[in-house]
Amino acid sequence: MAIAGPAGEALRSLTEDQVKFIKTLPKAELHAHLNGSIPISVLQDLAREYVSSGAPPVSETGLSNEAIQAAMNRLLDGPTLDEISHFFTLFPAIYALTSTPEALARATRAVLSEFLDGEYPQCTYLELRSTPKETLTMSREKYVRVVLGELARYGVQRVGLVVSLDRRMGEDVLRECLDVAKKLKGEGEPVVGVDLCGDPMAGDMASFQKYFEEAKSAGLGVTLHIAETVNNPASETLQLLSFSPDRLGHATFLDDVAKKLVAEQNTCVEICLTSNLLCKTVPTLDDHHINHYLRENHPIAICTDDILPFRTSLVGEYALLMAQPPLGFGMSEDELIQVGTRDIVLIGPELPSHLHKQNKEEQEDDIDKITSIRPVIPSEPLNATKPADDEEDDEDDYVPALPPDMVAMRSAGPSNSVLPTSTQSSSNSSTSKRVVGPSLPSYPPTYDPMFHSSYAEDDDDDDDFGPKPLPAGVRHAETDAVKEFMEREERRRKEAEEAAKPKALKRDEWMLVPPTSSDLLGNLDPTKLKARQFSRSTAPAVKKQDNSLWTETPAERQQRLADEVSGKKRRAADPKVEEESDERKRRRMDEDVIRKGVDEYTQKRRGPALMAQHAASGKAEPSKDKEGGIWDHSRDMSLGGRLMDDEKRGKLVREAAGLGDRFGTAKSGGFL
Ligand SMILES: CNc1ncnc2c1ncn2[C@@H]1O[C@H](COP(=O)(O)O)[C@@H](O)[C@H]1O
Repeated sequence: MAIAGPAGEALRSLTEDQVKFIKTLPKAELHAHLNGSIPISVLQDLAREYVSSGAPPVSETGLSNEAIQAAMNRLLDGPTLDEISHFFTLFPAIYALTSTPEALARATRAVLSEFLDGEYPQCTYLELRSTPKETLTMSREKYVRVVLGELARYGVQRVGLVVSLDRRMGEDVLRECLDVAKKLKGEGEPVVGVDLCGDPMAGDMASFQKYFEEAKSAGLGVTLHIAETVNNPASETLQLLSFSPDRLGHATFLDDVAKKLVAEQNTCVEICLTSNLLCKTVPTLDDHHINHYLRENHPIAICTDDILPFRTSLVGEYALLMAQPPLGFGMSEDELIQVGTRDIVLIGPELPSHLHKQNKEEQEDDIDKITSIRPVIPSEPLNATKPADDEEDDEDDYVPALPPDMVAMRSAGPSNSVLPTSTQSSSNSSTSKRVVGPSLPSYPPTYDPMFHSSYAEDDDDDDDFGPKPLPAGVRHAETDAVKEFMEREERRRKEAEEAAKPKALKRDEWMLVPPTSSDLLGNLDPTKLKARQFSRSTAPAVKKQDNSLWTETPAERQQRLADEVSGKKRRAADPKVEEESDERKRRRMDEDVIRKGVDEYTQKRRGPALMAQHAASGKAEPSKDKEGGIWDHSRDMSLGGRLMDDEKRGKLVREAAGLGDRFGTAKSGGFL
C-alpha cells in the first residue's frame, strides 16, 4: 500500500540501511482496526463488484452506488480531515462493502496478508481488532466466526483477535458482543481481549463498566480508547481507568491525576503517531504525548490504527521514530529496539525468556538470520481453530507463545541508548505457565528509575530494608490503584462535606450529669417537697446521695412513680428509716432515768407548783355560778370565767407547764 503523508516523508528521509533495519526489526502491531486496514486495491475490487452486481441502487446497508463511489474517491485521494469526527464518516461505505460473509472474509484475508506476509512482514505478531456487526446475511457471532476463520490461517502464535465494543452501542448489543467474545474464547478461539472504540464523544461510559469488568473476569484482556480528544472530560478518563485496563489507546489528553494513575499502574499506551496528526488531535510531533511517555520510560507500543485512510504502515510509523527532526524523533537503532520490542504489553502471548536477547549485536545476528527465524505458518491444519488434543495436559495454555524473533527482541537492552535505561530481567521461561489476559511488565510494580537500575545490579540484599520487591516481571495484578484512588477521593469528599455541615450544639457531659456527691446537692431536694421540720442532726444529711432523679427521662419518671405506687420501690422522697443503733438506745434510757431523778428532786425540794396549789385551793370554794346575778365582775373576768371554758383552760395550763421542756435539752435531744 502506498505510504504517504508524514510517514511517507519520514520513510523517504531514511537511508536504505535504516529502512532495512526497520523492516527486519521484529515488531508487534497491537492497535489495528480491521475495517480501517483493508488495502485500497481490495476495497476497490469489492466496490466494483458491489456496483456491477446488478443489485438495486440502494444496497442492503442503505448506501447507493454513488455514495460508495464518492467514498472510494475520497479514500484514493487520501482523506483530509478537519477534525476527528470527520474520520468516522468514512466507515458506512466500507461497511457496506464488507457486509456479506464472503466480502468480510476477503477483506480480513487481505488485512492479515498486509501485516503478516511478504519477505519482510510488517509485524511478527498482530492483534487485530474489529467491531461485530449484524447485517442481512450475518449475525454478530457469524461476523466474528468469519474473521476468526481467516486468523486460523496464521495460527495463534502470530495473530489474536480483540473484539471491539463501540461507544455508540446500546446495552443489548454490548451484551451480545461480550457473550460472543466469551463464547468463542471458551471454544478455544484466539479471542484475546475486548476494546472500547468509536466516536470519542459518543456514549455514556458508566453503562460500559460492568461489561468490561465481566470481560476481565472471563480472562479477556481490556484495552480502551481513552482521552483521545481534548473534549473528553477528565471525569470520564478516570472512570475508564477504573475499569483496570491492560492497555490504553491514544491516551492523548491525560491530566496530571490520570497520568499519575497510568504511571502507577504501568499501563502500556498504544501510540498511533500518523493517526493523531491526521485527525488533528496533535498538531506536531514535538507536541505529541509520546515525548512524555519516552521521558518517563513508560511502556508504549507503536501502532498504525487505520492504515487505509491514514496511508501509513508499521514500517512508516517506525520511520517517524527514526527520521531526524522535524520529520521524526531522530531515534537510534538501539532506541528503536527498546521502544519497539521491550516494553510492549501483549494482551495475548507471553514471552519465553530463553529467547530474550540483550544487545544490539545479538539483534543484528537475528536480523542476518531473519529469514531462518521468522515464524512459519503453523503446521496444524489451516482451519484448526480448536486446541489440539495433545495440548490437553497444559491446561493453562490459554494464549499463544510469541514467535521466536519477537521473543528474542522483547528483552534486548540497548547498549548506548539515550532513552532512560530500564533493566529488563528475563522473568519468564519457556516452560512457565501462561497468563490469561495481559502479560506482565518487565519491572517491579511501582516503577521508579532509581530503584529500577539498582534493582538488577544489587545482588547483595543483606542491607535491604522493608519488604522485598516482587520478582522482576511480576506486578500486583489484584492491586487496583484506580479503585483505591476513587475510594480515597470519596472518603475525602465525605469528610469535607461533613466538616462543612452546621454542627448541632452539644453540651459537655459535665453539664448534664450531676456530680456523684456534693454538699449543694445533698441539701437540695429533687422532689421539690417543702421541708416540714428543722433538721434534727448536724451530720451530713445523706452519705451516699442518689442523684438519678436529676437525670431521669420522662419515661423513667413515669416508671418510677408507677413502681412507688405499686409498692415495688420506696418513695424516692421518703427519708431513710434508719435503724436505731444500740448506742443511741442506751443513751436515751440513761437520759430518762436522769430526767426522772431531777423531777423527783425538784418536787421534793420545791413543793407543788403554784398552779397546783391554786387549783387545790379553788376546789374548796363553793360555786357562785348559780347564786350570783347576771353580771359579776370577779366571777366573769376570772380564769374560770365565761370567756374561757374548762377545756380551753385545761389545754392552756398543760402547754404552759411543758414550756420548760422545749428548751430543756440540747439539739441532739440530750442534756448539756
Ligand atoms: C482514529 N481513531 C479511532 N478512534 C476511535 N475508534 C476508531 C478509530 N479508528 C477506528 N476506530 C473504530 O474502528 C472502526 C473500524 O474498524 P472495525 O469496524 O471495528 O473493524 C470504526 O468504525 C471505529 O469505530
